[in-house]
Amino acid sequence: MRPGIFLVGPMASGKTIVGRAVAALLEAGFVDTDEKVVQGAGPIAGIFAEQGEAGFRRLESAALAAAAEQADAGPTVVATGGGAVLDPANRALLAGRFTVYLLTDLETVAPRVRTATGRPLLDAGTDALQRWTDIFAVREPLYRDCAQLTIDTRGATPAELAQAIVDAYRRRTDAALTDPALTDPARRDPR
Ligand SMILES: Nc1ncnc2c1ncn2[C@@H]1O[C@H](COP(=O)(O)OP(=O)(O)OP(=O)(O)O)[C@@H](O)[C@H]1O
Ligand SMILES: O=C(O)C1=C[C@@H](O)[C@@H](O)[C@H](O)C1
Ligand SMILES: [Mg+2]
Repeated sequence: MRPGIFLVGPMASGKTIVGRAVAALLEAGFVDTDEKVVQGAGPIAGIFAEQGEAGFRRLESAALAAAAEQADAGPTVVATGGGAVLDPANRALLAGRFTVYLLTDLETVAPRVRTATGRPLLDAGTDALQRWTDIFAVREPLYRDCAQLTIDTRGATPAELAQAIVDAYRRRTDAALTDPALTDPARRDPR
């Protein structure tokens, strides 16, 4: 069985929109961990306000674990939240699966995050762009650490990115059929 596809990357890099497009191309299921958390516990801003970021992270980790179970059982594309990689257990889960890092930069995401977006880490205070930059600097190595593939999203449409991910995924899974060792995380592509 083909393994699931997991998308990681900073806020507004396109994990949700690209993930949906990948799932449509593959006719696979789609899970967005943020959406699952919201379904269970209400809007993210409210969770942060009532339970703090730590409370949100616990719910996010549970949603990711459930998504991984679903992905291990059948074709599934999983869009994570931008901070899912902060938890070492989440990183271990992702590193053992087909995880794609959606690389982007401030110039690309600025129009998407300049105004309030429902992301509490950006919406608090005035300078969302500076906060995005500071958070990205901390997390960038973590995204790289758990991804098997990095896709540069800059200047590409969600449809183009989805096709690139599907092409890479098919190459990887076809190769794994003849060399199962390729699915071993210890033999991931150098980045
Ligand atoms: N490649 C792209 N080209 C144009 N618009 C894009 C692209 N990727 C994302 N967007 C737009 O940017 C916004 C944020 O995208 P999206 O919600 O998919 O990001 P995300 O990575 O899931 O963010 P979060 O970490 O908050 O969940 C959406 O309005 C989306 O349509
Ligand atoms: O990058 C982050 O820490 C976050 C990103 C969003 O996807 C949500 O998970 C939430 O707003 C936190
Ligand atoms: Mg999202």
